[in-house]
Amino acid sequence: MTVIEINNLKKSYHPGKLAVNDVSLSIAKGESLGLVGESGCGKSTLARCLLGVEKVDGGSIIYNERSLANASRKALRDYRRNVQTVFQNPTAALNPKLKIKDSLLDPFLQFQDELQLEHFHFSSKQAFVEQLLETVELPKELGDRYPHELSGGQKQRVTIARAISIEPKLIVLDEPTASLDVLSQGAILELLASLQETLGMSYLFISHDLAAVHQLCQRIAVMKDGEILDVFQRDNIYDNSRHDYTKELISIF
Ligand SMILES: Nc1ncnc2c1ncn2[C@@H]1O[C@H](COP(=O)(O)OP(=O)(O)OP(=O)(O)O)[C@@H](O)[C@H]1O
Repeated sequence: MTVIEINNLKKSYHPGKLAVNDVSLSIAKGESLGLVGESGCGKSTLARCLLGVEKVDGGSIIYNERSLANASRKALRDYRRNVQTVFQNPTAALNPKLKIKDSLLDPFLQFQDELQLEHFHFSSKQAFVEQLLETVELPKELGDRYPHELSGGQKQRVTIARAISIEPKLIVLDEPTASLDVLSQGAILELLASLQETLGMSYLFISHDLAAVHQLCQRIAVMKDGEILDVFQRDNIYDNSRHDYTKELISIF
């Protein structure tokens, strides 16, 4: 089953130059699709188009068999709930004035009337926060701390916990490990893989780190100058049919 489909998406910031150039991709339920490419190739722009932060200049995003372009307010809200995101910088993603427990509760409180959670259970705010912290392998005491009292890796776990709290269908992970040291990077990738197994979500994992993408994703798309050059199953990465640019990326990974 397809969770999301992008057809011929185009986005331009400057006339005559497309940051995203005719990109078509789809992501299946429970699948991790990696999107890899050098800095400036258009990965984050594509993510921002998906998240509705950028207005697209052409093409369509299909969710629940409907184009977002003519979706009702209700359908757009359903989309916003089901497509969550984790960004590179967890410090910027967390409100410094809110205790961790309050940041964690925010999406739940926003969407509680529409939620039918399968994995998490809400009996009280405290119990819910503790369940989320436990799921991302953080001690429950952290709920009463402020973001500046946590390490970068701990903060990223909190943003992941917040994203999964409302059991979305897709999480857009935009360089989620880039600001972390190597050990924390590995731990976050392992956590993401195990959460995916438990919760059955799909990921769009954006990174310039082919090794990280190869570790987490079943399928990999390679982007350059706004275009998708190559899409392949992880196991086929060394196939001779790979695009020359992919081979170049592989030679340095
Ligand atoms: N808000 C913006 N206004 C104008 N140009 C932009 C804007 N955001 C991105 N661009 C340009 O669009 C192109 C794609 O940028 P984008 O940030 O999507 O690339 P990226 O692959 O995510 O890069 P990185 O890996 O460094 O984050 C670049 O040429 C960039 O300069």
